[in-house]
Amino acid sequence: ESQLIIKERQQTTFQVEELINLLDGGKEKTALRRSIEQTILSDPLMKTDKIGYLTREQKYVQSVRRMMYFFTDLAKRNKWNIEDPHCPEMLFLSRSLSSVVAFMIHMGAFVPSISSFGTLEQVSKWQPLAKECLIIGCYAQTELGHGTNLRRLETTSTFDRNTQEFIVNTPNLSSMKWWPGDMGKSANHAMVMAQLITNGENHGMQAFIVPIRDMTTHKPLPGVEVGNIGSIMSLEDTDNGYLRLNNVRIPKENMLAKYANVDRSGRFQQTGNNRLMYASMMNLRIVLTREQMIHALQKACTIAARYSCVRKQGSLTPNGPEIPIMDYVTQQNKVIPRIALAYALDFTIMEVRHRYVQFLADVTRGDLSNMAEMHAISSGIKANASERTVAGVETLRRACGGHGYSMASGLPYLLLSVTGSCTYEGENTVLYLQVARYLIKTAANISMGKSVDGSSAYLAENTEARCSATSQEEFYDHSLLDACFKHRSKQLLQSVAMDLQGLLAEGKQQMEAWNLLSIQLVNSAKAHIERYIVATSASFVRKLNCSLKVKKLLNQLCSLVALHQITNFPGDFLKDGYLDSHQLDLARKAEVKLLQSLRHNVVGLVDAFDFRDEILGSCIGAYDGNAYERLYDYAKNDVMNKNDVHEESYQYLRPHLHRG
Ligand SMILES: CC(C)(COP(=O)(O)OP(=O)(O)OC[C@H]1O[C@@H](n2cnc3c(N)ncnc32)[C@H](O)[C@@H]1OP(=O)(O)O)[C@@H](O)C(=O)NCCC(=O)NCCSC(=O)CCCC(=O)O
Ligand SMILES: Cc1cc2nc3c(=O)[nH]c(=O)nc-3n(C[C@H](O)[C@H](O)[C@H](O)COP(=O)(O)OP(=O)(O)OC[C@H]3O[C@@H](n4cnc5c(N)ncnc54)[C@H](O)[C@@H]3O)c2cc1C
Repeated sequence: ESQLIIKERQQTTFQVEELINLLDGGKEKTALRRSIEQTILSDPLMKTDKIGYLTREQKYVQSVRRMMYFFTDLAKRNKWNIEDPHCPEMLFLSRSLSSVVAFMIHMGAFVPSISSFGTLEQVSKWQPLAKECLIIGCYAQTELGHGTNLRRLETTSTFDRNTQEFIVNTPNLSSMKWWPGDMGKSANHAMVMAQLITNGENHGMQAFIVPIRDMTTHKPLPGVEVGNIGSIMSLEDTDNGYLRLNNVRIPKENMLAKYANVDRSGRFQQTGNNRLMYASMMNLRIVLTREQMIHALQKACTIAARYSCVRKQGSLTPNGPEIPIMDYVTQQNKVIPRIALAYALDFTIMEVRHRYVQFLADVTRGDLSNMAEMHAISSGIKANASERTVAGVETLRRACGGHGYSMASGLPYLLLSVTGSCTYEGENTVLYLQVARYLIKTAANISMGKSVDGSSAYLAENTEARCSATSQEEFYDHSLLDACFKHRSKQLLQSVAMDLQGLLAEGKQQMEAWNLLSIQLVNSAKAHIERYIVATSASFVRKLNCSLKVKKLLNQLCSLVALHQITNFPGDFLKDGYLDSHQLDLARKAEVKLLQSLRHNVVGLVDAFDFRDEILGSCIGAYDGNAYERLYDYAKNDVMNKNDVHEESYQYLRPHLHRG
């Protein structure tokens, strides 16, 4: 173990294990997680080859082999409850698997959407088959021509009264399903989202289970053309596919009919709120925020923080001893705010998940009153967490200098895989505009004197016109920081709501006016969600039952998240004079002081994320800090070095060389 990292750990002022337990949700949960990780990582059939050494095809094959074994054997033998996406086992699983893997869409989207859209009878028919992996499914919503605008999906499902079947068809090139994970080569069933047509009338998007491959030969069924879409930026463990359906007939029972059905005569009946067809996406947005975004940020923080403590370069005195790069304040400013953000997002998503589980219970009772707010929060958190994670991982990668550019650091892999999260499960701008839609409606309600509650209640509160801070210390106070974020959000919303009214009064159409103001609308949505993160993470910490030391530390992290945002994007806080330039200077000084006070706990804070070395997959971020030994080992084992003289040199170099 590197002496430098030992020294860092000696400086830690709190019990790392306490924080680990807190992040897992209790001591028993930590034990459960570690035992899952141990079982998975010690099983030879779950082993993966080193990232960077496999071809695209090898990655897919390895992933299918591992995950089929995992679902049909390992998880069962260990009696892990992997049925519910919010159960502890499922929450810990993605960490242990360490990359996005095959059958995540099968388990994470196909299986849950059966219960989201299916009647009890349909759920009892399809879910056991899918959970046991007796059938493999995908979630086929996006088409070549449309991903965002679901109203304009072109795949049709037309009811044939004579045969009591649906005819599912992708009538043209742009209607082909395009992108769904697990679809290209693995899935034998697809959850196809299509326009329902009965008796010549279009009733909008509904879900249909369409068998696409023969259950014995695995060959595409008649009328089905299916394949892989080709190389993508990363995430090559899965087979994102295309699917063309040429008037494929499926039984009437394959339309999932929880909220709408078609009777034998073809009469359409809506039995539930049609927004619920969209609502299933909330679940995946919340699950992915934690599993793909926050975990990626935590891993990148772990790598960059440990490496920054063992990498020495330069000195703070002329000819003095070299210092770890973590002692530079600019380095602290790259690493520590990202650690703080990783904590704040984790606390926030725990709260969001808790609210979502309550929301589901409400829905079961027929109460949809929280749907609009839940949709705004889940969309906004997904957009904000993915955007800040991608930016954060890239900052951390650059913070590791040259070695951050090597695949050996693990950082390029994290960056490439997480960048997709800004697009899938709802493109971020589009999601922010959904948040803005909710905010504009809220502003209208407030102006009509209606009461608003939940995450937007503050929009109806009176706030001070100016921030009261006169000292640096006040900028650590959560309620003062929250007031800054509330004010910014309120002010941005009021301003865009007024501009919208102005354009409408001038005679502009609603959609045109909306488009003209959409940059402001996105900014307003961001401000609302960033305030939600600042407020939710601070209140989460306030309620925690933990040691004073840990509470103090977490409070500091929450302050840092807010301060870093103010000092880096001060415009909207200064715009109407809420903060003045003197206060901004105080905030900047407060931030530097906070960075320095958190400096000696940096390694402790990332150790508390508790990622085992096998899961981190980084030569420079391993627990023992032996970065250079590992980098050398990585280079020695590179495939290009298997022979001292590369074959190509005989062919292309030697004929030209001067041979003395
Ligand atoms: C953008 C919209 C919302 C547009 O639809 P629209 O009907 O034109 O929109 P609108 O008129 O503005 O609003 C309609 C209304 O529907 C509501 N709504 C919209 N979405 C939801 C929701 N999720 N839950 C609950 N309610 C929702 C909105 O709030 C609107 O309500 P309102 O009219 O205001 O009362 C929607 O179609 C959409 O969500 N598009 C994004 C598509 C998407 O997320 N696809 C994901 C595919 S699966 C995937 O990517 C998996 C990857 C995973 C992996 O690889 O790991
Ligand atoms: C790795 C990966 C996995 C995926 N897995 C699946 C899957 O399993 N199943 C599935 O069905 N799909 C899947 N998708 C598809 C994904 O959900 C869509 O790509 C995503 O929803 C974005 O839609 P789009 O591609 O139509 O983007 P577009 O909507 O075409 O976005 C392009 C640009 O247009 C802008 N734009 C579009 N509409 C508006 C608007 N109304 N207002 C303002 N700007 C707008 C966007 O902001 C963006 O800048 C996956 C995609 C990826 C990358």
